[in-house]
Amino acid sequence: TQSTRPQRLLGAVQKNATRGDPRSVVKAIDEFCRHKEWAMNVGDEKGCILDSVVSELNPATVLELGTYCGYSTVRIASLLPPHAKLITLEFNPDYAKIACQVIAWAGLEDKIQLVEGSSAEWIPKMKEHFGVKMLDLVFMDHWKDDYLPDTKLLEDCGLLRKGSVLLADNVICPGSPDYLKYVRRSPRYKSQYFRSHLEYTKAEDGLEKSVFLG
Ligand SMILES: Nc1ncnc2c1ncn2[C@@H]1O[C@H](/C=C/CNC(=O)c2cc([N+](=O)[O-])cc(O)c2O)[C@@H](O)[C@H]1O
Ligand SMILES: [Mg+2]
Repeated sequence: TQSTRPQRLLGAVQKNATRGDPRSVVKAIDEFCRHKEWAMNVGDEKGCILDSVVSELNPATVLELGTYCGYSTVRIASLLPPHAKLITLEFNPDYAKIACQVIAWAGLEDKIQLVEGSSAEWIPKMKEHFGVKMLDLVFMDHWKDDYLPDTKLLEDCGLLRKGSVLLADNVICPGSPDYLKYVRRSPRYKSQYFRSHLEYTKAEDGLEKSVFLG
């Protein structure tokens, strides 16, 4: 039977990356996507912006929406301090299976909790089910139409505190215009655009960093 692109991406990790070395996993995926098959990972260029936001924030609790193959999951988790936790939500079981193996290859199982399910279902359960008090960082990279409703859900569930950071991928391409308008107009956020390019291409894209003001 035919393999899927995520399966071939995992194969490239297992062939070219060193077990237990997250940066080599990130590099292997970027090489695969740049030279073999494009895939919707945040990628190396936007990944550097992601790295700087994570390193500066030094978050204890991170939520990622949309794991896909686990590229940004591994990239973020490799920068977290010892007792920090990253919870990542993925509702496609095939992608979740691949991501689980990519995370294992990177040796980051202890820092990452991969949950198979939808953001709508699991954001309301964050506190009771995972003992999460507040989220320091939310990385949004799931369906672009879900960015705004999920942001409002995070607010309503009391998961954001003064200083919590929302970092959204693809605010230009494919784009999330309603989300962008909301965080840029709302007095409750201080928003900043980091211009970059769509992963592995020359098209414009960027990350929007929005600090919740409480
Ligand atoms: N509510 C939800 N809860 C849990 N998991 C969910 C979810 N909504 C979507 N997902 C998962 O998140 C990923 C979706 C990513 C959409 N990105 C994209 O569509 C995308 C497209 C391009 N592009 O077309 O160039 C470039 C990019 O960087 C992109 O992120 C998939 O793995 C999907 O299963
Ligand atoms: Mg993306």
